[in-house]
Amino acid sequence: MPDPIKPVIVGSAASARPGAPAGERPDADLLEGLNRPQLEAVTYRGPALLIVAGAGSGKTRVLTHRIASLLRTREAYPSQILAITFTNKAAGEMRERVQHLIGDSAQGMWISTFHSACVRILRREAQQFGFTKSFTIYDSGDSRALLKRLVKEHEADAFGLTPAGVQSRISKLKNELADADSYARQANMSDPAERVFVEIFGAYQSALQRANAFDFDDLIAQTVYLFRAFPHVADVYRKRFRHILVDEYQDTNHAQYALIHELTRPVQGSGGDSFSSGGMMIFEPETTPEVEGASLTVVGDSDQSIYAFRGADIRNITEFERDYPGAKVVLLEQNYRSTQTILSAANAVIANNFDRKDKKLWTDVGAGEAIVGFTGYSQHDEAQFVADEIEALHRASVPYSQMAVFYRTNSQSRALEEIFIRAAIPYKIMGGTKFYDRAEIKDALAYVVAVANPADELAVRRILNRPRRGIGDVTETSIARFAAERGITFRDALGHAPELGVGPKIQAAIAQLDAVLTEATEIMLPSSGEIAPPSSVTEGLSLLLNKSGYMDALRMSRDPQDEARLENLDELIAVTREFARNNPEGTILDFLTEVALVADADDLDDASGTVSLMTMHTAKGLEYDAVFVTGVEEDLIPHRISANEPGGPQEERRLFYVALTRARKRLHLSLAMTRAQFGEVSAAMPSRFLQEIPHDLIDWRQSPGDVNSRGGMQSRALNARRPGGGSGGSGKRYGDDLVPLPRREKSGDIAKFANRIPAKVRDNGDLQLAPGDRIRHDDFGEGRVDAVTGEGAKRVAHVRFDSAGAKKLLIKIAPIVKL
Ligand SMILES: Nc1ncnc2c1ncn2[C@@H]1O[C@H](COP(=O)(O)OP(=O)(O)OP(=O)(O)O)[C@@H](O)[C@H]1O
Ligand SMILES: [Mg+2]
Repeated sequence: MPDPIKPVIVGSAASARPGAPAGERPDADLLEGLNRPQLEAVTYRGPALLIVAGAGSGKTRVLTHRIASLLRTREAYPSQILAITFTNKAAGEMRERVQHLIGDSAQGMWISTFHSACVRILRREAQQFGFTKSFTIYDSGDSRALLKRLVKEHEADAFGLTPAGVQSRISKLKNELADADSYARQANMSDPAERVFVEIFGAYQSALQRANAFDFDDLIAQTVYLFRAFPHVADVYRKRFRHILVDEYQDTNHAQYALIHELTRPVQGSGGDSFSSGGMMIFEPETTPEVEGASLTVVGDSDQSIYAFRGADIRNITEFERDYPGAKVVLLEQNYRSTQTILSAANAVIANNFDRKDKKLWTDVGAGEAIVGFTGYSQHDEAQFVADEIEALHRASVPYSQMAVFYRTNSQSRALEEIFIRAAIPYKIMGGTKFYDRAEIKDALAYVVAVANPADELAVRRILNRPRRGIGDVTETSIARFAAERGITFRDALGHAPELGVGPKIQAAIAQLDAVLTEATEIMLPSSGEIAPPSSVTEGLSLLLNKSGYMDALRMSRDPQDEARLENLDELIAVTREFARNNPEGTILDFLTEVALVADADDLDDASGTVSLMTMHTAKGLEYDAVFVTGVEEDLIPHRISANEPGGPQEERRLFYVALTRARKRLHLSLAMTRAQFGEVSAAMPSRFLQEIPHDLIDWRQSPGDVNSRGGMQSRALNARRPGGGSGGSGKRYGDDLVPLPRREKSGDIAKFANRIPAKVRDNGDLQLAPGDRIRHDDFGEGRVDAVTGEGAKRVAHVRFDSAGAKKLLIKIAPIVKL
């Protein structure tokens, strides 16, 4: 540890008098403009501080100012600070803000995500427990590939186990700090499916260890394991980090909670008397620890807990006071982000969650603009509305970078993108098919990993036949067998091409791959022991891609997509150059670490002048002048899958709350009457959450009520088929295939419409119909069922109406009764 450890007297009253005349303090300028509870939170000194507060109340800002204050008053060295944020992007912002507040003396702080902090610890300590510091980080695609093989080898599909299912169970268990053995002890091992699962879990873990690799969940869980198994290692970090601060604490899972707990333990003196008494060893712990536990500050909002599906546990926040007795609790209630209108809407929605402490956010910003509501005929129509509004706002001088569009699922972005491209609106998708998820990028990185960590068999296998070298499954198996017989790695086996018992052409191909990898290794990890300069990553990567024939294969291809792939690889090479610039002492491992930890929200670039499109999950912690929340429909938000899970709808409501509270000045809520997904068009219903917003806060530009008052859904739907053929409106409608919709409120009265959104959406799911049955439809009158097709929610009745002719109706939602 390069930095000296400065003992900090925890709990000292030094400079801790909130409300003291600001002029007395060296950090006075940092306290200006804070409200009273914020000031209290920034200046409190003690072992544990919990700041609970609603969205936009300055939690993140308080953390930043608290760090700056600790540094400015010289209560802490930068190296004694560990701040945990939710994304790398948030970490970067926090670092910048601290630097802005106090200048360059912020160097040496650890401001990072849980995952990055653990990688840094593991890189230093992995050799303590059978890994090397060049370990690979498996992302979820890598884990899935490994599990696919194991599920096949164990013939586990016979027990209904799928790679995805096993993966998510293992992930949950690791988040609970369970391993294969501990799980086996409490599992029902008389159940053969459980036995196979436990076997696969064990085999998966051994494979990771053999490959010198950690999966994402391991990064945390194994660090906790490390600290518990090797207290002297943990003590190094306990002594170092005197101030630990965690943002978005409501979304920590058990493993993360345990990590923090380990880090904040006091360091016991090496003494402590043990003596023998009556044949029993008695251990007498020291009464006073050598070093007090670090001071811990956590901030969070239980109303914004949206990661239960990843094991986040709201109890971590609600039970903080129990776990850290004597903890100071500060509540913030003033919101500085949004207008009163936006806040009132958000407050009203979240009030419907029954298991929460009521807290009311207020602002003195004033009411601001009404929320704008819009109902499109289809998702294209909805997207057109969003695009029109964005253009209007842009003309009114709102920069594109201050606008964001949210949706619940990634697939919803396509319709928006199509219209944005046509309207020439610059936009950027956050998450989705990420750059680093693209096959060519993963191939290129697998080459680098094969050099950096040759024990990583998965990486070597991945590049074996990319580009095509005629190496098939049979050869791959021969290599694996040869490696096993000789007790060498798969990578090393490539150096024995002539002994593998394969044909001369394949021998040559293997030898060539071996030569390329060896040459790149000399550049990136020189055997001379010399430290390779960061530019060696660029050099090595170019060599790998060129000499392996990978680039050539793409250049020769006639597939137009391959051109895009080449561009992506060029971009990756540009990334390595940037890395070299930013990290003068960076190594190939630092590069791979950085790449492996890039999270969804991390490509955000506020300055770039583009509208940001992202899922509601990605939006956490961010803020924009104008926000569009799209697809506010049942089955999307709340999402269909969560509807039947315990606590599901409540978590979805929190997610919706997060989305609403991102908006500073303008909030738009939109939905569509029909939505095409996976090639099928189905009718959509307004989300129940819409009804929870007081009606007078929403200004409906177009509601389903308007739609009907202008001649009914059917005729509008027909008009909407032709772009530009809509009656009235903007004249830019992109209707797609519409199905008959249930009748809604005939009047255009918005409030009335809102009142009529059924609390529980109409659901004829149980209505059994058979050919020959007579039914009555609210609009079409009586008719006879000719046939019923489809299944479940997609069941369609083919009905011949007495006067309205033949129609196809979606049974689940059509306003029909059986006669
Ligand atoms: N005392 C203050 N004076 C002026 N602006 C403030 C003050 N406190 C917070 N803000 C501003 O209010 C906005 C919201 O603050 P911040 O992002 O810290 O809130 P938060 O509680 O972390 O929100 P979230 O729950 O969404 O993460 C920011 O733009 C911040 O700069
Ligand atoms: Mg925040």
